[in-house]
Amino acid sequence: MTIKEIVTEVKAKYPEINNVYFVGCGASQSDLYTAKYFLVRNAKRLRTDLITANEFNFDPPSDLGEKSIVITCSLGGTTPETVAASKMAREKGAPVICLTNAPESPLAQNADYPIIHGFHESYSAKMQKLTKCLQLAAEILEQYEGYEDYEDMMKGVEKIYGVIDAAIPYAKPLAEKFARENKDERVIYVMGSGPSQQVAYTFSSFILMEMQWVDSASFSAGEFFHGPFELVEKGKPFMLLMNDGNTRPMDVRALEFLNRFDAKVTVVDAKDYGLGNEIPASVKDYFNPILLDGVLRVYGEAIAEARKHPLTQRRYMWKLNY
Ligand SMILES: N[C@@H]1[C@@H](O)[C@H](O)[C@@H](COP(=O)(O)O)O[C@@H]1O
Repeated sequence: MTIKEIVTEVKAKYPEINNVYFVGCGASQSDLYTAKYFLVRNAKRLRTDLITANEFNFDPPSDLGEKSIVITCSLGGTTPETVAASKMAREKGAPVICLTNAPESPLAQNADYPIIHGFHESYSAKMQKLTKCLQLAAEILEQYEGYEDYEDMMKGVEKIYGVIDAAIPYAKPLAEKFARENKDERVIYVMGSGPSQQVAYTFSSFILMEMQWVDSASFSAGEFFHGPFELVEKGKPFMLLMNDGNTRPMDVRALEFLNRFDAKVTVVDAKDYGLGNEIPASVKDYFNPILLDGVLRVYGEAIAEARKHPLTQRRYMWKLNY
């Protein structure tokens, strides 16, 4: 079924939806943020939240039920917390739509409507998870409330994969420079704003901490000025994600401060990759995190190569019982 067909069927069966819950773990939780951000900014009536799966399981929202749509996400479709969340949501009567790369997985089997996304084929395929989730959120908004930029959003969904694939060759030398300059750093801070804030979290938590065992923290470029900026000093490594959209002034303010004290700054800027030339202005904001996350895959690969620490190396994850 297409995303449109799925939402049409959900609407026919559940005409009165009040809330949309996004649920996952790790990168698959983080990847849902763009869609949640979109709904918070655009929905007039639908309420929404993004919840890590076990928090959803142990402390579910009191209004979870037949008036909720639950969207779960797991790349491999086996993460036990996320599978349990899907089961619990269905037991409470909510329609469950899942996003996964694995059609036969326990997650797909425990959802009413599986949406299968690509991953391994290309850099842009890795961003199908985020993109399809954003498309799903826009479809839900359109069908339940009406969404005036719906056509623009669908154009953006069509165009974003080409923007990402075109960006990769330009990102490679910049990523190699970042890797050369940061391979021996013991800590790297990452920040972003607006819809891209969670991309900073993804790079910090999963690429640096999980896959490289490098100490890191991530924060919003707005919150930076309310605590973390006290750490800034000459040579301290920061990565700043810059949006081509509404919250860019927040990114510019952070950059000016970092430069004022000669921090070691790596900027990854959506404006460098021509987002605005391809994606309609009315929806461009929401495609920043998709582009930046795609480009940051190259940065992850480059630092792994420079540090001789493969992205697949783990000490505990999937090896121990925890
Ligand atoms: N680093 C991985 C993430 O990349 C992954 O997203 C998550 C859940 O895995 P899955 O997406 O298969 O549910 O596990 C870990 O946190």
